[in-house]
Amino acid sequence: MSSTTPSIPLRLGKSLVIAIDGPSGSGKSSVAREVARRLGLAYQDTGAMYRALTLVCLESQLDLQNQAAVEALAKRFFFEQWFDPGVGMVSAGIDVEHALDVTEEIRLPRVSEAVSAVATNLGARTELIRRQRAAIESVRGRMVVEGRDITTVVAPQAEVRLLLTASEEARLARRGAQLASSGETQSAADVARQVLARDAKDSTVVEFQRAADGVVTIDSSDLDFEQTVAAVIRLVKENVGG
Ligand SMILES: Nc1ncnc2c1ncn2[C@@H]1O[C@H](COP(=O)(O)OP(=O)(O)O)[C@@H](O)[C@H]1O
Ligand SMILES: Nc1ccn([C@H]2C[C@H](O)[C@@H](COP(=O)(O)OP(=O)(O)O)O2)c(=O)n1
Repeated sequence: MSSTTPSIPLRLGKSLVIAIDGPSGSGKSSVAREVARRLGLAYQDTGAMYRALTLVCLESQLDLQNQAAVEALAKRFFFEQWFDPGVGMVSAGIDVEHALDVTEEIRLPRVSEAVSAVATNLGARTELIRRQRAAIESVRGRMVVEGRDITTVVAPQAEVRLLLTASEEARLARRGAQLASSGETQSAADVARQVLARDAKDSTVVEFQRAADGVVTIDSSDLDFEQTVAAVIRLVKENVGG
């Protein structure tokens, strides 16, 4: 079987939302993308939306502590994400005329440093959650969606709900290796400080360290990437058959 062939027969047309939450570096984005690719589903990275809004705020020199201004920008900024898991492109701007490809820029440390200020803005969250739900509807619920509040807030009715965790040590090692391979020169201490501070701040508005009722936990600390993808696909099969 080629790696692009869906590994389970999916009932075409039937909703299959796979909701994945977890802390930074647990493997959400990469695992969710690969699961979507193998199952022939769309993929939504909700963190990219928080990151893109943060980038647009920074580019507009908007004070991130100005809650009302950030919320207002959340309502009108342009954001587009390619749901094909093989593409992973994100475009954003203050409006459609100023939209640019921001796929790489939203991963820069200056955005990672600032994003929690946007993620803890409850007015902005309400608007981004609305857009995320609309995105799920736009593909008739055939999507893998990952973030921090997908299993609990964005799509609590998802057919498959999972919390992907990993030890702090594993998460920091993965994030460090990922940044190094993309040419970033942040020290291990800086990476650790940034990731842990961000998770602590984000935890004040969303619970993503403990699984809610009905949410299955997969701990990937001792699993490699392939084993983690296989564990998620097994869970999907158990939940929806195939
Ligand atoms: N189970 C795993 N074992 C080893 N490395 C992994 C695993 N899952 C993900 N990774 C790698 O760890 C890094 C961080 O993963 P990512 O998907 O960006 O995490 P998150 O979206 O939760 O922050 C990536 O380079 C990814 O390829
Ligand atoms: N559904 C979501 C998704 C992300 N966030 C916040 C939490 C993070 O600090 C930022 C960026 O998320 P992202 O998933 O890109 O972060 P990591 O790749 O896990 O480091 O957005 C959120 O509050 N709710």
